[in-house]
Amino acid sequence: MGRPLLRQVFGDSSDDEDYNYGEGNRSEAETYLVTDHRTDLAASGNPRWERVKEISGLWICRDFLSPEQQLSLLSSIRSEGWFAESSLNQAMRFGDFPPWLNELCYSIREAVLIGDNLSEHDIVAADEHGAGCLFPILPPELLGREPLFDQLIVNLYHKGQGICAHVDLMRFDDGIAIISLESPCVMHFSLATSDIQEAEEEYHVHPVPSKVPVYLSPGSLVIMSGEARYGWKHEINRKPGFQVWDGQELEQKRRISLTLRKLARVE
Ligand SMILES: O=C(O)CCC(=O)C(=O)O
Ligand SMILES: [Fe+2]
Repeated sequence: MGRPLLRQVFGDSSDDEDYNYGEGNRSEAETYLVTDHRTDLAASGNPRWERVKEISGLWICRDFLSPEQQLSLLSSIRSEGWFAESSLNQAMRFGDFPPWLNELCYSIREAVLIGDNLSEHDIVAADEHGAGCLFPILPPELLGREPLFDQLIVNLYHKGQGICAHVDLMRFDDGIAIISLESPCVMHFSLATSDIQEAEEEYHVHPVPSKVPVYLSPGSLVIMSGEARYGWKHEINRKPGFQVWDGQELEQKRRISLTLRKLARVE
């Protein structure tokens, strides 16, 4: 893709040795990233998208940012000084994005436009039933809007901290992006309505799963639209016992996420 462009946008790597947010030296996660040997893998080819099959409108791109790009993004966040005081754990920006953030939004649009989003199953289905049954990562009217996003929330979670189950506020439009950095985690999705029968009818899923776990690796990009955005709550419970993936409890350290949204137009 995309990769050379992303590289241009984020730079190849950072020479900056001082990666603290006001709470000590470079984290283990960052040290891991610097020495990570998967760099070349992540730096080649178009980004690959996975559709979360249980939830319409929920996609994840696990190779959105290479380890170097993650470091570079962490460095941009740090240089904003948002978390300079250890008591601060959330930062918001409306509209006036710094250049690195505009570039990030550009890369998101690009990853959606040129990413590979066809599973074998979807290709077979399209052969049988026509292209109309293919799922878009973002509907064209959302992907084409200007700007794509005009609000950012950066959340900094310390060990054990997460976010309770919620549907994002209606003051935000459809089409939400979440980028994960540092500790991996599991985000759980659960139905927003308690009326299971209604949900089964509306979403044509039977039975509707009570909780759908999605593994968010560092550098991944999640896109939610439609049912995923309005019909499901999302949460991250980082208390002991809740972060289990592949039968293993994930080690929880600091995690940083960037949530990008567009304010809904007031009628
Ligand atoms: O931290 C995350 O990954 C999710 C954040 C979120 O859901 C929100 O800010 O609404
Ligand atoms: Fe949210």
